[in-house]
Amino acid sequence: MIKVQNYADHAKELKNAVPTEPVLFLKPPSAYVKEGSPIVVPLYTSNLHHEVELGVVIGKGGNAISQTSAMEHVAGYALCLDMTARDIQDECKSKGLPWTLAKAFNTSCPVSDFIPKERIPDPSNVKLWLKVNDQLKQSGSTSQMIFSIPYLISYISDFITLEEGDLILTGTPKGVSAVQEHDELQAGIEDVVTISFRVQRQNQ
Ligand SMILES: O=C(O)/C=C/C(=O)CC(=O)C(=O)O
Ligand SMILES: [Mg+2]
Repeated sequence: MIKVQNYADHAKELKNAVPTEPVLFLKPPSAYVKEGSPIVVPLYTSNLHHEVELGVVIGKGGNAISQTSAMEHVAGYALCLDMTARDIQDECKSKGLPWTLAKAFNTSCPVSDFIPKERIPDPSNVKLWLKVNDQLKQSGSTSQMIFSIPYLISYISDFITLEEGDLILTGTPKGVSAVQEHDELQAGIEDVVTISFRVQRQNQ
């Protein structure tokens, strides 16, 4: 699973410069969690943030994929949460260390069921939202993305060979905030899918 930073309003709320190239990082398969299982907050963080994102599921692998052929490599989509231990990420950034513990821990990537490509005819213009305990926190559109989906697929495949089943999370709009134990997270792609997850603290 490959991740990028892709919305100027989110870069601004974290006081980061707007990226001129995608920032890439990885999550392992053990990061996935499906509805019915909780998001488990690692013991080492006290500032776990939600980030709602459109996920792109690769159907046909390849490397050095052109932007013009990129959408032929897409099988469909998923609604995803990029759970981020912001305190750990800030610490890693200040020390010049990778973001693995901030981004790639168990259950750091809640996902919806697979959404076939035909259900989202224009992925460059879909509305994403996220609520915590019924309070709206994030509301944005993929039309705000800095880098388009074809650009991301082409860019990533120049460095990392994409394989069938890979999931590319395409970045989050503004509104990220901390979650607490027992919170109920609900998120959606307008008119397509909703997901909900409960937050649980890791046992000592
Ligand atoms: O650079 C930072 O402080 C934070 C970057 C991110 O967490 C990137 C994302 O995951 C995103 O923009 O969705
Ligand atoms: Mg993210």
